[in-house]
Amino acid sequence: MMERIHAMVASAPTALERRAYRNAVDAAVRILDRLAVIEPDADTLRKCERALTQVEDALRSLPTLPEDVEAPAHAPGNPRFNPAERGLVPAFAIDAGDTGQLVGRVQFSPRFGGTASVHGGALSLFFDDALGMVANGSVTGGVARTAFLRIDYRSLAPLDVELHCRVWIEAVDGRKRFIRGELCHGDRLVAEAEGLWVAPRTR
Ligand SMILES: CCCCCCCC(=O)SCCNC(=O)CCNC(=O)[C@H](O)C(C)(C)COP(=O)(O)OP(=O)(O)OC[C@H]1O[C@@H](n2cnc3c(N)ncnc32)[C@H](O)[C@@H]1OP(=O)(O)O
Repeated sequence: MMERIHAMVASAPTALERRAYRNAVDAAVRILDRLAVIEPDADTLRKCERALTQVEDALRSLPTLPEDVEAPAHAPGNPRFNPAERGLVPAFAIDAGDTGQLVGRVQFSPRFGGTASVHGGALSLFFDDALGMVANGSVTGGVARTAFLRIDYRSLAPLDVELHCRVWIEAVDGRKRFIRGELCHGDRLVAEAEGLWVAPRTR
């Protein structure tokens, strides 16, 4: 196990490579964001597909990460374990987050939308990531997995608007970490989340 972690850390990307990786992912998600809002004709879309297929072919020729990497989740330098850097969740600006609480801002771009508002599943994805950060943070210590996640959607979440998020530890009971969170648009509550993260047995 330790050998595998060392191997992963040794091959972790440099800051420059990580920035380049992030820029490439950002370019890809900007395409998805444009495709979510435009009304192109079929000919334009076919040209678009051809150009994107060339990029895809170039990426397919590159080596992939080993399948059995068991490095800690969100390991620094490993973009594979950082959902925001992979474009899976929107980038999340953390304003405070070192004492078992997390306060931050997030903006959902058009690809996360249904019609004019954020898709419920995208909100759930976001909460799993944000609550997971606190559940796996320095206060609780160590890795824990989501056992359940409940979302209450209180009002429509607008797209392309900054939303404010707060996440906190509700209780810790042995291996169980109960985490709660809320997302607001200004003073208006958009959604609330509660979840349980369970740390693995030590023996
Ligand atoms: C790698 C880390 C990633 C960082 C954060 C990202 C989190 C993720 O998204 S992980 C992906 C989504 N989650 C998963 O895939 C998890 C799949 N499930 C599992 O692996 C297991 O069911 C797991 C780990 C949650 C619990 O399994 P296990 O350790 O065997 O728990 P178990 O011994 O049965 O139960 C422990 C306690 O939790 C409680 N519990 C477990 N699951 C639940 C649940 N769904 N609801 C309520 N209570 C539960 C049990 O009742 C028990 O309570 P008590 O100790 O009071 O009797």
